[in-house]
Parts: sequence; C-alpha cells; structure tokens
Amino acid sequence: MPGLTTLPPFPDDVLTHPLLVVDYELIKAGNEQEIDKFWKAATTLGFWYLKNHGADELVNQMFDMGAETMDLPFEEKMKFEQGDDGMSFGYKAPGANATDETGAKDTVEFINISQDDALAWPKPVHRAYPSTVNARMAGTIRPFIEHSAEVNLVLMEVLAKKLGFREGLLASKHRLDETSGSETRCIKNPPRPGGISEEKAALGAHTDFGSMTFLHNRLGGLQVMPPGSDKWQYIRPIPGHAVCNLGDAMYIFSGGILKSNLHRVVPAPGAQATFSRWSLAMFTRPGDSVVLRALTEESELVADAVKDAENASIFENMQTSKEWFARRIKNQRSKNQQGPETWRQSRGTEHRPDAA
Ligand SMILES: O=C(O)CCC(=O)C(=O)O
Ligand SMILES: [Fe+2]
Repeated sequence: MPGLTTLPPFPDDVLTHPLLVVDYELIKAGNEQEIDKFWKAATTLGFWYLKNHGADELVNQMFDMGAETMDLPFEEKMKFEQGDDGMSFGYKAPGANATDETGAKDTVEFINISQDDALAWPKPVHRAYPSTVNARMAGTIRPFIEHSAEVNLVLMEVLAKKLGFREGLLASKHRLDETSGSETRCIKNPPRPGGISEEKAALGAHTDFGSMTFLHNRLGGLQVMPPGSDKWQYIRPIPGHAVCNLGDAMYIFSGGILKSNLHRVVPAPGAQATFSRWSLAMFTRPGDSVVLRALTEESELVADAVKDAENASIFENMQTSKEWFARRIKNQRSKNQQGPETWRQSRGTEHRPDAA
C-alpha cells in the first residue's frame, strides 16, 4: 500500500471539521490542561485527534495484514463471512450491508478480528480466520489489539474520573477476561475515479456501537455531522494522528454527557479518489453481559443529566451489550432488509434530538 507521502494531498476546497488535538503522553502524565481539552472534545463532538499514541509501527503492519487479506481470492474470503445472524467477527463483502433505509448497499469490504480470539490465540473463542490473519495473529494483531485496548481504557478512565465514577468502574465493564464485541477492523474502499457522489455513502451514517474507537486512516472520506448542523463535514487525515471517537455505550453510561456522534464514509475527495481508501479501527466495547443504561447511582452529574434529558428512555434501555451489538449488526445486513423498519432496528443513538 502506498505510504502517506506518495498519496495526493487532502483537498483544501471541501468542507472540513477541525478536531481538538489530544496528546496521549500528556494525558497519561495527568496534565490538567490536556485533560480539560480532552473533556471538551468528549463532551462536544465526541471526536478528537490523538497524537503520541505509540501505535504507528503496529498500524503499518496491520495495514499490511489488511492488504494481504483483501488480496485473497473472493471465494476464500467468503469462507470466513460474518453471516446474517448478528455476528460481527469475520469478513464482510462489499454490498453485504445497507447504508440507509432504502437498502442502498455499501461499497466497503472489511475484516473484523475479535479481541477475544486474538488474546486467546491459538485457541479459538468465537471463530476461525483466513490464513493471512492467522499468520499475523501473534506478531501483529495481538500486539496491536493489546496496545489499542490500553489506549482506549486509559482514555476512558480519565473521562470516568471527570464524571465522578469510582476508580475501576469502567474497567469492570470492559474486562479483558469477559467475552465482548471488541474487535479490530481493516477496511478497504475501492477507488472512484469517476468522481465522487457524496450522496452515496461507502459506509452508511451511524454512531459507533461500543465505547471508544481508535481509528487510523490515510485518505479522506470520513465525515461527521456535528450537532446543530445539517451538513456532512470531512475529517482531514493528519499523519501520525489517530482519530478517536466515543460510541453509544459511553453516551448511555454517562447519561448523554459524553457524545457519540453521527459519522459516515464517502469516497476519498479530490485527487485522492483514484486510490483505494484503507482504514483501521480498534473498537473497545463493553463485556457481553454489561447492561447498557445510565450509571445514575454512580455519579450525581449523570443522575442530573438524565433528569433533564428529553430522550430519557435511551438511558433506561435494559439491553445487554451483546444484545445491543447483535441487533445492530443483524439489521444492517442487506439480506435482512425488509424495508425502513429493519433499518431503524439497526440504529443506536443516532436519532437523539441534538443530532437531528
Ligand atoms: O473508515 C473510517 O474512516 C471510519 C470507519 C467507521 O466509522 C466504522 O467502521 O465504524
Ligand atoms: Fe464508525
């Protein structure tokens, strides 16, 4: 895959949304100013750039793993397909997911590797993977998942302290020894030299299903719709900077104080459209048995936020993380679409009033 320097630059003439830059080393050192900046990002858009995260070398190796996997014959990849029953781990072919309520199909292909499978390797926990994944499980994938899970958990603990949660509360909801939907994903979107159609998403508008996402991309194409805006705005990729965002679980645990913002992927803009777009994510999600509800008894701040909320029902949702995740995965599969109601069943917190 071409390195950053050989790719055309991100264009200057598209609508772009700036993100706050958070320094992971300063956060770990307890720097108050940096923590305040991080809190601002987490409570406004729920997206930020993260620098000094120490993952760059592993990220490059993960992109190699992704390229090796996508280069396998299609029939080979299909032996490891996710299926239509709500399991995320495995291969997802282009078009296997809907991108909106009309059933329009996505154009990305990706491989999802479970954190549980990587940590227990060579013992399978959930499923088997293509040979290209197995070959890099111990040397690349497990170290990447371990590092990324730690980054996410360190950041989440900082937010937990600000919310007034007792130490270790969020860690107990994300135990590495409980099975979960946590996974890493490498995504390929083919080039669109014919120009971009912003109306046709490569990966449909969504909020992330879990707690925190650590994302790496080279080309543009990721867009957010910030609260109060009805316009999609690009996130500019910056070398050495991950893009991190919060998912629905953190929105719900915090009674809506932490934001899980709507985003999507469209073809890379401008001259970048002639290249394949690759991205790599680590999704940290709560343990399978964790109930998704606001932790009102753990924090006055959260209790007050829920009292004032217009959409209080989302905070009393009693689905477990496993049920929430499987419902969303299953109902976005193209094969399962039976009209707008199926699509609606795939939704998380997207339709909250401040993201309309
Ligand atoms: O490819 C990207 O930049 C974002 C992907 C994404 O939002 C996701 O997989 O949930
Ligand atoms: Fe996402």
